[in-house]
Amino acid sequence: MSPTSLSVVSGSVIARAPSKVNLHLGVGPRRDDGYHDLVTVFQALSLHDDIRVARASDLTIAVRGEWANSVPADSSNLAARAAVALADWAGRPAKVAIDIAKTIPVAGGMAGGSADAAGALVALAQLWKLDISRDELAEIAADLGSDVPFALHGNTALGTGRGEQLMQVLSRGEYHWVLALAREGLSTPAVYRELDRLRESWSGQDLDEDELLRRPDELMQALASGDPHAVAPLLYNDLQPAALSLQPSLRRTLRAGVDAGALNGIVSGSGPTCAFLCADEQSAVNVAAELSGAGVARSVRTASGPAPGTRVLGDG
Ligand SMILES: C[C@@](CO)(OP(=O)(O)O)[C@H](O)COP(=O)(O)OP(=O)(O)OC[C@H]1O[C@@H](n2ccc(N)nc2=O)[C@H](O)[C@@H]1O
Ligand SMILES: Nc1ncnc2c1ncn2[C@@H]1O[C@H](COP(=O)(O)OP(=O)(O)O)[C@@H](O)[C@H]1O
Repeated sequence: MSPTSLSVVSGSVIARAPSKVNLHLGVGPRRDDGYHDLVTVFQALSLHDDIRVARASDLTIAVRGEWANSVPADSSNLAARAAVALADWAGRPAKVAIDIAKTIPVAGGMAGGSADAAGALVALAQLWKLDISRDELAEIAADLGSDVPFALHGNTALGTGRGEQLMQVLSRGEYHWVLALAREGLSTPAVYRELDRLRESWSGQDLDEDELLRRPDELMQALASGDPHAVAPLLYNDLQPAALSLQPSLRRTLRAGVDAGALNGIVSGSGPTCAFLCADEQSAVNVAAELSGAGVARSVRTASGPAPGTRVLGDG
């Protein structure tokens, strides 16, 4: 990664990191280490966080924006953990002030914490002028969380393993989304636990792992065609029943989005954000307006994808 002179002038660097939606999320049985193998197709969305880093005498963290009060402003913040991990890699102290402008919903299934970690990694690599490759950054990212490598990568990718092993997916055109943000978040581990519980109660028999972890070829072909009408019926999420079980009101939200004219709606990752794929930008604006009036969400946003991976915006 080559440093630019921008960061040198002011001593601070800003990185922009995208949110994500899982267009397909197949979840295997629980592994012995507590994780689940996944086959997922991520799409990065234009809804983003901006992460600014500047040299300081200590590691400090500040969070601004609508979601600031729901995020820990201490060493447990994923951006702070990313700073410590990168400083360890570089053999230097993590003396840096991190300032997060947060618009990605917290505990919303849109990988906001992962975005902040990716933002801190990219911004600090630039601030400290580190000679670190994207692959090395991705390795540090994977240790911070399963979704962090995708936040670095962006665009559209097939994720396997815990979700950290990525392969670029060919995607044509722009997809227009409406996001219904819920009033209460959902904890990712709790949603995976609920899926395990539901699966035991459903069948009592062994899960067909090959079927659960089948690559979604039809979806990938639809993405290459660039037609949202082809993509919409193929949206799939194994975690959706678990999220609905923990937050039953999401059923109403999903129905309301489709009734408002979306092509299809899905719980984003572990939820509770509901993501609605629309035919075009105008349709997304119309669906968002109608959904806002339906009173089924804390707030409603439009977003487009695929968005680029985490990147430096310039000096601050
Ligand atoms: C569900 C997904 C779908 O993309 O995203 P979100 O909806 O939370 O954003 C991801 O799997 C979340 O990834 P991330 O939030 O990075 O999870 P991690 O920090 O690695 O793990 C948190 C916890 O989630 C569970 N976990 C996570 C990933 C995975 N493949 N299997 C799991 O069982 C484990 O209980 C783990 O302790
Ligand atoms: N920078 C951060 N932004 C958001 N949440 C964070 C951050 N650092 C730590 N967290 C913690 O991680 C949890 C999951 O956050 P988040 O990534 O927003 O959700 P999800 O895993 O559903 O995508 C939050 O409840 C919060 O306590």
